[in-house]
Amino acid sequence: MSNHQPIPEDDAGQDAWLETLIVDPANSNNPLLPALQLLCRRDREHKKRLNRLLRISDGYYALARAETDSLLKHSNQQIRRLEKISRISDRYQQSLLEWNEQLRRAALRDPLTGLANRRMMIERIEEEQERARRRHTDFTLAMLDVDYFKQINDTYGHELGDRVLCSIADAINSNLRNYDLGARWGGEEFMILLPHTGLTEARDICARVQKALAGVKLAQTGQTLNITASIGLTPYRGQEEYTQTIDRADKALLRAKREGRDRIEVA
Ligand SMILES: Nc1nc2c(ncn2[C@@H]2O[C@H](COP(=O)(O)OP(=O)(O)OP(=O)(O)O)[C@@H](O)[C@H]2O)c(=O)[nH]1
Repeated sequence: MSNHQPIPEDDAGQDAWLETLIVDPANSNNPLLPALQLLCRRDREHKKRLNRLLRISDGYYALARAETDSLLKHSNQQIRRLEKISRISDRYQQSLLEWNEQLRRAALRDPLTGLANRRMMIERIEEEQERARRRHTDFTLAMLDVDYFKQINDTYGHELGDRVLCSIADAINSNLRNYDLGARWGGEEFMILLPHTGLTEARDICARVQKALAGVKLAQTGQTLNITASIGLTPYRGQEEYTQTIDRADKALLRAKREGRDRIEVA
């Protein structure tokens, strides 16, 4: 074959060069011409097949990429949604805890005076009884009833009577030690639990409370009401049931009333 040009380096140039060789009349009788034509045809078909494969593989790649992107987007959305749900659930649980705590406190407090109520007092007495039985500690109960409270209601009205009851509760509470407990037992009757306390000390504490009550004033006018209270005092004894201790305190209180009020009776 005759073509004295240098062979081009790029694909397109080489194709054009081969085409020139094939169509060149000078090569028409060259015995290698059909072989060259055959090789060129095969080469074109191979290139076509290769291009098609490349296009298909590009398509797959783009599809896989799109799917990965969409999965990633979806999973990010899910994560954000879960984070939001978990934040809401944390807040909800916190509210539930707070509501529970408020309910628990409300169930154990007297709504008028804010003092412990009878239920809370009984729970604490039961605990003290347990301690007394296991560790041989002592505790004392005082039952306190305001004297002639009906007169306060009759004189100032029930609403002011309520406020006086609150002041009485404050006076009791502020004269107890941290580990004592004062509770509204009902009406104008209060119970005081004095853990680790013998009779002499308990009597002193009760006398202090009586003194504080004498100073309770009517909030509106500042007038001192000279409130007095009768108190029944009794220690927990040995292995007895706490209800027996309460009964004894109650009986001592009745005696204090009978004996003229404004006094402490010990059983
Ligand atoms: N304002 C008010 N009064 C109450 C409350 N609970 C009980 N009382 C009143 O307390 C008074 C108790 O009267 P009594 O049982 O006769 O006793 P008292 O007048 O205190 O006389 P003695 O206990 O015998 O010294 C009644 O008038 C009740 O209405 C309350 O929650 N608020």
